[in-house]
Amino acid sequence: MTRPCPIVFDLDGTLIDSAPDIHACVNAVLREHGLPLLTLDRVRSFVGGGVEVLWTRIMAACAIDPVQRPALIAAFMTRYHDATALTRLYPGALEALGVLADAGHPLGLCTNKPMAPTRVVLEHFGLSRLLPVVVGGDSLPQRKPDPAPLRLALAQLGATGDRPRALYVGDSEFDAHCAAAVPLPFLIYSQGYRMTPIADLPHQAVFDRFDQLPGLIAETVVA
Ligand SMILES: O=C(O)COP(=O)(O)O
Ligand SMILES: [Mg+2]
Repeated sequence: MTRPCPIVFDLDGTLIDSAPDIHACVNAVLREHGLPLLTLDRVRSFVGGGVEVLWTRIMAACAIDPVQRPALIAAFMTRYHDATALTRLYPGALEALGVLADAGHPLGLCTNKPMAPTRVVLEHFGLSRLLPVVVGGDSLPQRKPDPAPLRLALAQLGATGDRPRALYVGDSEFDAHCAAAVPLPFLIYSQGYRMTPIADLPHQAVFDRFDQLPGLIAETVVA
């Protein structure tokens, strides 16, 4: 029996494939403003740092006048707030969280997605009851890769100190560097939105499917 260990998850590109909804919201706003549209692959490559980073990357890619930024972000947030129609849970993610919760691991979420759309999507996919601690992209002034939001989630799960005994599970550069800054062992989901080769990111272990995660966590916690 593995000793209970707090486990914090990332959301976009880790538990859910939300890029199609983010892409649809982005293109609806670009279309409304008479701007060129972006492909799904391009928008997916811009996800991970939260809404401000997303729009910084879009504005640079489309050479949009900076004066338009506040209006574009406001229009985006109106749509993004409850965008779940095109989003899917990654296969086995819900089941893996259930197995880990049943094994007694305290579970939490640390995402750069703002709290309002985070709450809506967690509720929509039945994840809220499995994730009692949630820190969003607007919970603090800092966002990942700054370690502050992950430290807040850990504190709410009772994992404190210079080297908290806990794990972080995510998909991106933002997550890997955030975990390293805490510092915390990082488990990387290979099917998410990462742009960098896994070998170039600090990590403890890699998994490709969620049915591998409980076993991997048991090994990592014992090790
Ligand atoms: O919304 C984003 O840009 C990133 O969200 P994540 O931190 O859950 O990957
Ligand atoms: Mg992510």
